[in-house]
Amino acid sequence: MTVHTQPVAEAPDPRSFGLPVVEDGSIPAELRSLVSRVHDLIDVVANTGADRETLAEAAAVVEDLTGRLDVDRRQIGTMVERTMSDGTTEYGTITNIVSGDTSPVAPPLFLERVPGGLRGEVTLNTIYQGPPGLAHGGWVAALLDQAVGSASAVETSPGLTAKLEVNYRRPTPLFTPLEVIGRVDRTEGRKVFVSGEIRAHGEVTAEATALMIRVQIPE
Ligand SMILES: CCCCCCCCCC(=O)SCCNC(=O)CCNC(=O)[C@H](O)C(C)(C)COP(=O)(O)OP(=O)(O)OC[C@H]1O[C@@H](n2cnc3c(N)ncnc32)[C@H](O)[C@@H]1OP(=O)(O)O
Repeated sequence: MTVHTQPVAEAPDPRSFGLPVVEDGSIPAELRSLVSRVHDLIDVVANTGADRETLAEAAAVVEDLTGRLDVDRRQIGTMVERTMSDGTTEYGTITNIVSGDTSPVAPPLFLERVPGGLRGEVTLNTIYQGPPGLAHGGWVAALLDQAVGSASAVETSPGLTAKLEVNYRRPTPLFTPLEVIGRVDRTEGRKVFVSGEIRAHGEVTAEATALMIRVQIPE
């Protein structure tokens, strides 16, 4: 059961922390397409059996592209503003490794508000492999950290993870749709007690409890 001991706060605007903010709708479709293609490229490169000539050619092409794209870099800490399907405004770092719009490494996990918390679906490829065919435990923790952190940010106000405990119940498989859930259980001043879980085929593979400490909003 979700218990709110404090009223839900209006999300603070990251601009008040001096951070640049980009609206998600203003991210060019071409950049989203590039991010998605590089995501697939990472998985392919990690598994390729191409011949040496093809590998050398690909390395040169990628080196050239890296040089062409390394212009006008975003400021570290750039945030993206998105509106969830229920109208809630959410902020996250644009390169967040779990859910960042412009991170080719992100699975990506996009969370939506559901009764009792946040929910998202994600399918992991070999980028996230730990044991054979299974998700790396650190990535399982990262998904859960994101889900409970976002739940805390949306249901109360943004904070940092002070403590995260993960219980790995079953192996979390690759190439399988995963349901990721985060919720706020209770708040005590700046302390937000949260929990979440990951399910594959409806069965819990990992669950977490965490303590988030809400950041102080500048006057
Ligand atoms: C924008 C939306 C983004 C949402 C998604 C984000 C998901 C990803 C989240 C992360 O990955 S965050 C990155 C990983 N976490 C960190 O790097 C945090 C590192 N730690 C810190 O910066 C500080 O320790 C922390 C901000 C968590 C707390 O420092 P403070 O100086 O603000 O807290 P303070 O010492 O005043 O303590 C406040 C209360 O919290 C309690 N507390 C603090 N740290 C604790 C801890 N580790 N364990 C238990 N209790 C703790 C502390 O006892 C106290 O309780 P009381 O009010 O009852 O006295």
